[in-house]
Amino acid sequence: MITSRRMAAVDANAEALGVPRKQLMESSGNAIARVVRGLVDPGASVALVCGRGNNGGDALVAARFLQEYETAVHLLGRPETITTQIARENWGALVASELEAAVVQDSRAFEPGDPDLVVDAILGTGVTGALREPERSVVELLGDLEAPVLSVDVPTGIDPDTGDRLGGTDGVAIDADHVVTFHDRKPGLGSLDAEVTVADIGIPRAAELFTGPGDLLQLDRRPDSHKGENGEVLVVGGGPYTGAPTLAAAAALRAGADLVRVACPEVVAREVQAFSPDLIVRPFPGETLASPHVDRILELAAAHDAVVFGPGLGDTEAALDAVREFLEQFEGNAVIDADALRVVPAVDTDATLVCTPHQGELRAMGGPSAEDWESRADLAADYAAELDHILLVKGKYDVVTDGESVRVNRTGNPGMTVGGTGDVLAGAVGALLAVLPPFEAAAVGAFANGRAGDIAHDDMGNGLVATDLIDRLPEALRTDE
Ligand SMILES: NC(=O)C1=CN([C@@H]2O[C@H](COP(=O)(O)OP(=O)(O)OC[C@H]3O[C@@H](n4cnc5c(N)ncnc54)[C@H](O)[C@@H]3O)[C@@H](O)[C@H]2O)[C@H](O)CC1
Ligand SMILES: [K+]
Repeated sequence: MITSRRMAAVDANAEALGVPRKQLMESSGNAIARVVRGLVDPGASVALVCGRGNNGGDALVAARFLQEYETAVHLLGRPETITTQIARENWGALVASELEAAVVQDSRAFEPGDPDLVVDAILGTGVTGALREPERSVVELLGDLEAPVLSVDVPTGIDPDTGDRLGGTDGVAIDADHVVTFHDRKPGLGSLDAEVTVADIGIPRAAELFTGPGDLLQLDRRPDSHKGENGEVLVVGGGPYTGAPTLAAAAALRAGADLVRVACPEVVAREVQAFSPDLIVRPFPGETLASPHVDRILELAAAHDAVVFGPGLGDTEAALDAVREFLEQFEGNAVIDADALRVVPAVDTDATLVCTPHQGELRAMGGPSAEDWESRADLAADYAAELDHILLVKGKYDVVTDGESVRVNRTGNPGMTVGGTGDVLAGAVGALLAVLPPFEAAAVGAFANGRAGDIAHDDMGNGLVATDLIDRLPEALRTDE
């Protein structure tokens, strides 16, 4: 099962792997034609009703594969208003090939005749809200025809993710007899009374398994968002080390958080503040985190969208006891890194945790290890299920798993073995955890951190340092390439 949002991400990842969308559209069109051939015999009349997006584009391709039929393409709108380049090119190919194609600017001009089969390629996963005109009226007119309907990807008028009729009780939708859906079943198809064919369109498994630029698409911000809405992050750490919490906090800011506060011992707080005026410090007395501070930390944590717990905390008994007490009472979202990790397996918590161990830290938690990444991914998934938390196991191939799904990240390079890159990752994941579901936050964080490292490596080679990554996080997170 795949949501529209994830489908768009996988699509973009396939493109980045060298399988362009136009090629996928060709496969989609071919798949539609295959299903048509199973439904009606050559010579039958097939009305292909096409919207102006890629759903319509799929059927424009199908027309080329169905030349042994009496096809008639009906484009809903002027050709100049086709929304994508690839669909427009396929329209051009139809016209140049002199295949029958009509432009329907107004539903009154829609003359489907009496076809043996209707192909509904009006709207697919790109639909938003109730149907507008002329789509709405055309859908109503199609409801009056006798012919069976084959919907492309999803019946027009149905929410692909929920199966609900768009526009509520006033909404209109195609009552499909058959659906040919691409790559994987859409959740909204489950509740329909239609025969569903899932067509493989050649999207490599890697486009789904490996993180890619498509994973960043979910970060697109609402243009009207205001301060605080894009995440407030609390970093809890420091003690024996001051650099670690500073790096994590600075990374969280560069990964898009609106406000980042650092709760750390007083002595550390001065240095954190000296490093950057962008950071807000919330010092606690003493030289290390300890039980008496836990109430205050809980209170602070409750006022943030995500917490990054662990950078530079050290492994004193006092600090680890405090981590345990915090987790027993905390119910929010947290990234757990470094020494704090070892507390996780034995603690009973209602919090949602993203744990970011490298393989050594994973073993120290009592977790599994394996040589090759594929076995490591399987074992990590089992262990995440046992912990009931999300794991991001760092390595050449980072493994992200919530116990059920697995995503693997391949960005990054050997220059990143330098100290502090783990703190940058924890901070970046913290910022993303404030705005994304935890599994996605871990996957996107791993991708962006490695990509920032790759950009830094282009400039610095193996001389790159952790702060170089922080500077490059914004570029690594950009979607507008
Ligand atoms: N990887 C794949 O699965 C592939 C799928 N393909 C097909 O592409 C569509 C999705 O295409 P997209 O262009 O993103 O969107 P649509 O065609 O569904 O619609 C966009 C189009 O419709 C307009 N619009 C949106 N909402 C409404 C509305 N409520 N009323 C009227 N008009 C609306 C919008 O303005 C756009 O113009 C997917 O389903 C597959 O069929 C690709 O072929 C490649 C790979
Ligand atoms: K459709």
